[in-house]
Amino acid sequence: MYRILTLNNISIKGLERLPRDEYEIASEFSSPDAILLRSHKLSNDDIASSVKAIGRAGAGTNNIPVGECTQRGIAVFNSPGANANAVKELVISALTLGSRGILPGIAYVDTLADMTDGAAMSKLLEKEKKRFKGRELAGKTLGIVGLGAIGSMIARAALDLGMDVIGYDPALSVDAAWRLPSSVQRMDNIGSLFARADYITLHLPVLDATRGLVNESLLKNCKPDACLLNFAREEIVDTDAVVQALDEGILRQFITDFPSPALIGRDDVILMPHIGASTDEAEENCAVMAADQLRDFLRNGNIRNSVNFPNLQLERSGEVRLAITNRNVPKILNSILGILADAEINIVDMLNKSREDIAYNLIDLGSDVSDELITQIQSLEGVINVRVIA
Ligand SMILES: NC(=O)c1ccc[n+]([C@@H]2O[C@H](COP(=O)([O-])OP(=O)(O)OC[C@H]3O[C@@H](n4cnc5c(N)ncnc54)[C@H](O)[C@@H]3O)[C@@H](O)[C@H]2O)c1
Ligand SMILES: O=C(O)CC[C@@H](O)C(=O)O
Repeated sequence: MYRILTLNNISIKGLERLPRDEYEIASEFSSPDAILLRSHKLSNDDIASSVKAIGRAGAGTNNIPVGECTQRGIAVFNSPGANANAVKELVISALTLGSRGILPGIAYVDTLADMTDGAAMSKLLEKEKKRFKGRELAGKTLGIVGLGAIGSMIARAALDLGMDVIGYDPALSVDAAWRLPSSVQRMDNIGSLFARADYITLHLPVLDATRGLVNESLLKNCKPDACLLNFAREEIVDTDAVVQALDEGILRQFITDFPSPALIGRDDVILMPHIGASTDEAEENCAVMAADQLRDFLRNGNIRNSVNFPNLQLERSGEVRLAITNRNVPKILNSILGILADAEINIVDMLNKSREDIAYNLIDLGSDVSDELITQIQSLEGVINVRVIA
């Protein structure tokens, strides 16, 4: 029986992928095998020594101490693309909110609750509506920073709205490049994107290299009247610099899914409570993907969509499978294979892959192994953990 600790509300559709005869699921456990979470902020000390894997039902993994997990041999998974459509739809709404007098117009109509004369109300509205005039998105330039799952979907939708789309992504994967419409113009640097765009939208992860990326010197490049959207992460934007840019009229508007006290109550800011992925569909997609990945890892040792382990899958064969994580240094695999050979255990199939500091091995054996042999492998210098999967 595997024990799964949930640290946020996880969609029932996802939890149903973990059958109760094999998985015990609870929001409190002293020694779970795996953790399933959304935005819960996890510290290294919160992760019990029994934990083998963490599944993030969502894209961003900045709430998980990924580096420490890697050192401890804990595989961290996310759900790439599973909530991208939800974010895309909200960003398109935000672009419209940022270009038309929708929110002030609605707020104004709400002030007329005491009027009883319909004809007088219509007359007043026709007179006042000029205060809520906006501009159209068609023909304007949208700059997208980060052209992954979300960025590429937004690019397509914005092109359909008649916008010109430019993008910046220094780490674009080959798959993401294939997904990108050919009419998106790729910029060589982020400064050029800020200088050309009427609307700038951020869809990149928060990393050491991207924390505070949108700062005073970058914002100085903006076209007058530009509108900045942040549906990625709060830490990517220097809030003080944004407030200054708004105060100085460098930015016309800031729309974000990550409110902070300095932004509340401003007419030139639209704040949303981190609802980019808050749809039934996105929550289900993320939970199902995260649960399926955890299940395949716990049952078979296979790795799909890990952010710190090499991705690898191997069809099951043989009697038992060993899943071994080790430091990515020479000769460890030779030593493991030597121990198995000395014990005259036949290897039916195996796969080995490394990623940065660690390597991961799946080894299917023709016969069962003794606890002593596992202890022997576990005590090899550089071996982080060994799992025997029946
Ligand atoms: N508001 C929300 O609820 C919500 C929902 C989903 C995702 N997000 C955030 O959006 C981010 C992007 O999500 P995604 O699903 O598109 O992820 P993704 O991994 O598919 O795409 C991210 C892209 O950013 C690029 N990138 C990395 N560093 C960059 C840099 N310095 N400049 C420009 N681009 C860079 C990557 O190469 C990649 O193509 C997530 O990491 C998460 O933080 C927020
Ligand atoms: O789980 C959520 O509601 C938000 C998830 C989102 O921020 C993500 O990074 O995928």
